[in-house]
Amino acid sequence: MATTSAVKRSAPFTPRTTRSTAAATADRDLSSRLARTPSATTALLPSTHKKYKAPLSAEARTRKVPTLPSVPGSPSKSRPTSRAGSRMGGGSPALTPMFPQQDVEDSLVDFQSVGVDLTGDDSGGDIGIPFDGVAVDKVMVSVRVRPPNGFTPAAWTTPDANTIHPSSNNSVSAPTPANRFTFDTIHIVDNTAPLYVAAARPHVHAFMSGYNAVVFAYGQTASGKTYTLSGTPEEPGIIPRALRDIFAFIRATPSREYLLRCSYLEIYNETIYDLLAPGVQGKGVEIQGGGAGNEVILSGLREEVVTSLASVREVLRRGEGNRRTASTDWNERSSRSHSVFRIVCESRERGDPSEEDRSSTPTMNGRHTPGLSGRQTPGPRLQAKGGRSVQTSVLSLIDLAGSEKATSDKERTREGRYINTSLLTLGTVISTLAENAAKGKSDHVPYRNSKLTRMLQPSLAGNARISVVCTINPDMGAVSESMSTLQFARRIKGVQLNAQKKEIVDTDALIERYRKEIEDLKQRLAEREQEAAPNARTRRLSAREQIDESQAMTDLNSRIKQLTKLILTSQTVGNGDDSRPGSPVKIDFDMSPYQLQQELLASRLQIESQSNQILSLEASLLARPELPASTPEDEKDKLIAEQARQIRELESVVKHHEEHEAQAQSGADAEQEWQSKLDAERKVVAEKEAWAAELVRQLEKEKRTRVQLEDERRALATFVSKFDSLGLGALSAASSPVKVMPSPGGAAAAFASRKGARLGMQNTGDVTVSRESSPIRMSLDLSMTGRLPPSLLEQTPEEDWNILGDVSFEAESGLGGRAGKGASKASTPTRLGKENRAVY
Ligand SMILES: Nc1ncnc2c1ncn2[C@@H]1O[C@H](COP(=O)(O)OP(=O)(O)OP(=O)(O)O)[C@@H](O)[C@H]1O
Repeated sequence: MATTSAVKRSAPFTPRTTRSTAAATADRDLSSRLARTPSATTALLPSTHKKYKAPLSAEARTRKVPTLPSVPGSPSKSRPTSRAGSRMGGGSPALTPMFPQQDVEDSLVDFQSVGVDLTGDDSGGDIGIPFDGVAVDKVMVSVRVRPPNGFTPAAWTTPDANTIHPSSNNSVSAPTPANRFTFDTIHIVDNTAPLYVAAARPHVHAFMSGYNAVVFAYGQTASGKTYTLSGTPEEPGIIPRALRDIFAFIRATPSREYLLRCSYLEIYNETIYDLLAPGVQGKGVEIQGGGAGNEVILSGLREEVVTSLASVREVLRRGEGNRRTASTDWNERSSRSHSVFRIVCESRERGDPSEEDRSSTPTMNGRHTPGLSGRQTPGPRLQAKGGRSVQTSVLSLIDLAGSEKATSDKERTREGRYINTSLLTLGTVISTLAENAAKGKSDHVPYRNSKLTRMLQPSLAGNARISVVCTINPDMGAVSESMSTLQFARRIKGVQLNAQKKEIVDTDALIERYRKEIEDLKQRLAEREQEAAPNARTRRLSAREQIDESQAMTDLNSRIKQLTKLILTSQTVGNGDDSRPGSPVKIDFDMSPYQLQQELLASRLQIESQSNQILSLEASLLARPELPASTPEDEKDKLIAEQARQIRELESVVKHHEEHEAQAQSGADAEQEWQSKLDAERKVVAEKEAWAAELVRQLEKEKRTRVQLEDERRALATFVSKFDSLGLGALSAASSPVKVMPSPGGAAAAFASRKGARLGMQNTGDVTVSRESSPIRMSLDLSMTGRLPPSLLEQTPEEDWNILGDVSFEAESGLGGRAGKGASKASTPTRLGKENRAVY
């Protein structure tokens, strides 16, 4: 199936006509068969089933189970004929007899149930296709004839459900006895359900029961291999149907537990590519082993554990998206590689519930977690020493690339050569095997001549149940290719098989390792819970320790849950389809409150994520464009291609936007950082400005003081000169304790002398003005030698500084309220840092 965008070619591809038209206009024989209803086919192929019992082993090594005879059988009377009765889910009563639970061995491979559609698929009513001719030691070969293209008469006739031969109007090949082919089943209806039931379901069930199984589609290009294997959403192919059956099988087998893992690869131009890890650089996938009797190992191939139908579908979808397809002259979406979808199933019997409970889930109150009661105890044969035996089997679902002639495209021709060479090798291997089987020879089989045959070596050598669906293009122009397909089908029918069930005590099996780890973790959790119990501790834990303890228990619990989820049982697998609601979960009331809390939390998270999923699905559903069902195929393809282009564009826009956003984010971070630096700088500047303003303010204050002092000085000078001119100096001196001789102009002289002395005292320290030279006693107390902190005045330039501004006057007599006021300024620090005090 093509899932990547195909390179469109204008010619010579012709879009397929709708199937109903084709059926109506086809060759008479085919038309009558095509028109036949599925139930008519059922009637044509009487159903006869017998129960097949697969033995199990308790041996601690691989045990060879003798080759079984053909799957025999007569139809079971208990088998439901109505599809509704066989549906899974909703507690179908039909399930119990299908997988009887009383005996573990009986429940494994029960071909009584094989014909029952567990998938609930209502597309095919002929689920009763028998297995009369299906031998487990032979390859099962089915032929599917694709509906004819257009109005061309069909080249083939199918006179009964097992025979096909050229039709009478086949001008290329005459309907001779040599050209009459008989196979297990022949399918001409579009519906894949009957083909699946007949050709694949027995192999899926055998796989689930421990046998390797291979189902592959072989045929010319555009004959319908991908349609048969993968199908379409409306008509699912063998792979999706097989997946549903696998989960249905697990659900119907309560005595065992399973672990499923899958991988998806393609062989393109003789190189193996991992479709689940397409971008992984380096060595790629290599085939190792493959010697006589050895299994092949695909090293470097990614395997993903799947736990639900939804998860395995997702893996499938991802892988299909990475397949190489291209438009060829014959098929618009031709598979250019062989693709192999592999599922590995590990299974083992579930242990004795009571023992399992005791060892795994003790609770704080000493009781044990119930929930496993009622399970079967395995027979002693299965209890091998050192552990329980594990069955491992592989199911390979292979969509081969189609054989083709050289095409008009060089690259396609090159691919075609590789495809044809590997198919040729497959044919040679099959011929040699068939011949060896027929003649009892052991001729060399050239498995190693191609990657495909090398990979399939163990299966082709006999250790697998094989089913081949050969697809035929009914057109007259494809007769020779169809003939060679039918000859291949005839040859492969001759290959002898001898599939062995592999059941060993395998401690390396993933299921065993997980189970062991779960048990260890449960043990550790139980120990921690016991330690956490009240009275169990000798000391109280700190709050930090309690948090750590609780975190450790949460981690243990979630790891246990994670691992437990990987192991599938009939109870945990639900209905196999995540899209449908599961059955209500049983609450285990013996769980500790802590465990219940964890359960609750986990459930809430799950609900939340599912709600998100629903929302996004609804959004994408709404975004989907309306497309009428009648729209022709090529229109749909165009629309799909257009949509894919739009998606790619949007993705690149989103990517660009994300990158841009990341850049913008880092820019914003830098801007924020710089902004904070700028703010800090602004703060410093503001502080400095405030400081400068304060300085200015103080300076102004000092200036005002200076002006005031200047005024006072002048007033004083005037007063002194007046005083002297009035000759009052003597009077004053008389009352003074110091006798000063009055003399005209004495006060002015004294003042001038004081001024001189003041200037001179700068370096002398203490200066006392001579009492004789002035009527004013002036004392400059310069005893304070320590410097006071510099004032603004000190910082004022020398020329601005008025020498008189620093003199304090203290009126000795009543002269002066004014003088007294001046005295109040005495505390103003001087430029010299000395406190000058004048007393008069
Ligand atoms: N049984 C069928 N009923 C209806 N349509 C079919 C059927 N088989 C094939 N077709 C259609 O025929 C076309 C070619 O089919 P398909 O791609 O499956 O061929 P193929 O064998 O896988 O080719 P290739 O080898 O080139 O990949 C598809 O469009 C497919 O839908």
